[in-house]
Amino acid sequence: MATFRTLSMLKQMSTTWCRRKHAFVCSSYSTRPPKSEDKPVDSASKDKRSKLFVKAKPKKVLEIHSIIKPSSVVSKYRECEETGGGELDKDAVKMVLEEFSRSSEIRTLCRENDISPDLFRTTFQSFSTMCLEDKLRFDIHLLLNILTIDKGDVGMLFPYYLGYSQEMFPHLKSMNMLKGLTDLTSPAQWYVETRAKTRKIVMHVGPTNSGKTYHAMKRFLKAESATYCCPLRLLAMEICNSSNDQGVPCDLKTGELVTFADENNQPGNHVACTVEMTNLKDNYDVAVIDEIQMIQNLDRGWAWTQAFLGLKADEIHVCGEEAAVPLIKNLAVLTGDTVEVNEYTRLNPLMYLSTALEKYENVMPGDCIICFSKEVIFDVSAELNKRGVLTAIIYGNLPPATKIAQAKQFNDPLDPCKVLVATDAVGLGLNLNIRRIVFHSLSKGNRRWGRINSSLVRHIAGRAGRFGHIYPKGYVTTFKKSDLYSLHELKNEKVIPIQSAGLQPTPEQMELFSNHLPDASLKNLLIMFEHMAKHDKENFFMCELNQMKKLAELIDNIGLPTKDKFQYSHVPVDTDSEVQCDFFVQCATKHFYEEPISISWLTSHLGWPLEMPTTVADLKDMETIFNCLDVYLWLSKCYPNIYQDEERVREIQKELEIWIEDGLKACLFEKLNLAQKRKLEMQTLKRKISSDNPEKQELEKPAARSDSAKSPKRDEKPNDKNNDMLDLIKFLKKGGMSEKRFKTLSKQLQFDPNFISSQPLIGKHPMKTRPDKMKVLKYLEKMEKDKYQK
Ligand SMILES: Nc1ncnc2c1ncn2[C@@H]1O[C@H](COP(=O)(O)OP(=O)(O)OP(=O)(O)O)[C@@H](O)[C@H]1O
Repeated sequence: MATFRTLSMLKQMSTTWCRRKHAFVCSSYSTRPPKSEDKPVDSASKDKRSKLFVKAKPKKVLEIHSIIKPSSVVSKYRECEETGGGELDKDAVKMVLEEFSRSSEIRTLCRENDISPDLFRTTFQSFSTMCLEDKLRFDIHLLLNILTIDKGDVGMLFPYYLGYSQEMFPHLKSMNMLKGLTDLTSPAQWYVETRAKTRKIVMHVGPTNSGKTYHAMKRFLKAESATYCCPLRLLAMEICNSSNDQGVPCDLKTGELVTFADENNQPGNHVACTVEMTNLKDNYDVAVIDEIQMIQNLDRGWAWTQAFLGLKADEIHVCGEEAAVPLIKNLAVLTGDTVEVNEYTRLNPLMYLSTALEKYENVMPGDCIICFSKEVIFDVSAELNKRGVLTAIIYGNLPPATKIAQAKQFNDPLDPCKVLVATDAVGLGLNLNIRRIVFHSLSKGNRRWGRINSSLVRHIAGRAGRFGHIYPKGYVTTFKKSDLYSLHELKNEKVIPIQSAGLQPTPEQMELFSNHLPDASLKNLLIMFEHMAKHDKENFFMCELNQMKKLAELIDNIGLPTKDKFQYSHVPVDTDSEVQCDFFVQCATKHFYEEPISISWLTSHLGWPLEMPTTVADLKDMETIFNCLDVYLWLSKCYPNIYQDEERVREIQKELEIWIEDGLKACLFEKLNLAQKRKLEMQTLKRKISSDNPEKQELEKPAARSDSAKSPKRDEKPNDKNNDMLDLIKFLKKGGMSEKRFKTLSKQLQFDPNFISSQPLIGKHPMKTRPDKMKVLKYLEKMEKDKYQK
């Protein structure tokens, strides 16, 4: 069985790092958010994709002073040894102070000076203690003396109290400046050059699979210069490839990857990007903003708002749900643009069935079973595989290339894999040959997320019967009979118009804000900004900065400038993963020491070369490593001097993709008996070899035979006609296999326990020792013959 030591190595790496003589940081464990065990178990809820459908909720009010440590100011009021005015009557002073605290005039003055009742309680308590001290500064002593004897206006004490409070909480001094900086009431005016244009907004709205993007893309392809902005890198890649295929050279820009259509790596006139990467500097003839309903997304909505308000394009094509029309019209009033709305209807019919699937035996080719956790996906797949049904698998955390490979396998009419098991990650972005969507459940399995919302149901359901694909009609149902009613209820739920668009401070605003509060940590700066920000509540809401705050907390002890920390707080790290958080902290620490992060450092810490994962837990670990490499690539775009080995990291990521893809199969194999494993192994191998090899024809015949779902019978004797393995070995011995495929075969061999137990025959582990090809084949042949002769 393959061992998987990488995760523990990565965990060790952070501890070792902490112990280094000069390294500080790694307070990550103490400051980290609750560990994943404390949170709902459902891994799909952690899945980035599921967050795509989260809407804004009202926020709690928070006092700034509760997150800023008060400075010590007492000594400044005790500098004079001699009071010069004799002893103060302490009881009389107490009475003066009480009168002060009860005065409505003082309350008004406090409000005017941004001192809330809560802050007043904190500061006044400290001020009173100071006033009752023996050695008071002369001027305060004198005033208190007058107030206690002459019973003058207690308001005269206010300047002293205010000065004291401002010493205690210095942000009170620059409140006006801070208020100006957090004024987000007119975001449309942030883009001065864009506002100089009158843009034509063309909305393409309708249900899924109604041709919205298709129509917008027609303009993109015809334009002299154009940009396409969308939520997922897979979508951006698809548009980029499709544009290049249609003869319009198109670049690609995502957080981790920038590619140019031009062979000299010069930027071209067309670019497909993830929405956060939208280029607001250059002018375009046409811009397409896809999935506009995500403007209301709690975490990422700001990126759609920024793209919509800031893009310098003559025409902006906005695609998405009809629910976004009123908001976009309102925003267009603020920007002074014209709006045209094109409505579309679904191109292929979609039918919500009145019967549930109920049994795995009722699964049919073209079915896509939607599950809301990775664990359930593997269980469902294993159940289907046991019944001889091959499955493709897609979930959010898989590398894009693996998702594409799985989608391709499922879409290929010649491939025996006809059923897809996936999370809601398929709700956006992939074109799939789905005939029927089957919801395995309608809840995300925990109280926090509860039942999924109607928008998500519609998006997922809409993937069935996609126009231009093989099934002209789509169907939707549930696995459990008890969920059917809820499905129909969700389908019939009225679409609520989108109320407001997300906002987030720009890096420039945050930098200026931090200049006024040089001692505040980034996390506190973010909290303060969020708290102080004022916006037009009719049309906008403040996005949650939770992810940024979590990352800021991890690196707040590192001495990087706030500007860099702010950049780091945008890195796509899964904060539920300890390994990713630790990797992130170490990267930031090395950056602080200006130590380049090389491939050799990375690989030694990642335990390279890795072994192929064979269990779901191993697979998860490998996905985590893949995500760590994504973090590296993301940072390499901002700090190429520190993250110098971008190309090499890309190469090892490609290797990981292959292993993750193979590991997916291995995880399913784990749950099968030997005969079932062999059957599946053969089908996979043949498909891989035939897709690669010029002698494809020769292999297609046995491949066709092996499609049968039946397992080989024990008493079947081997002969060239019915033993697939012998057929294959013969072919391979003739030299019909590339080195790459031989490597794959070696990896596949791990599934045969007999093979592993006889390792001495061919050397050590097949993955590591690159065994002699003929030896392996001879060994395999012998094994096959022995097996059947028994
Ligand atoms: N007029 C058309 N001619 C040919 N193909 C079309 C046409 N309209 C749409 N299609 C194809 O139908 C499929 C669905 O179209 P498209 O992706 O534009 O729909 P959509 O409404 O944007 O869907 P979603 O909301 O799910 O992204 C695509 O494969 C697209 O190429």
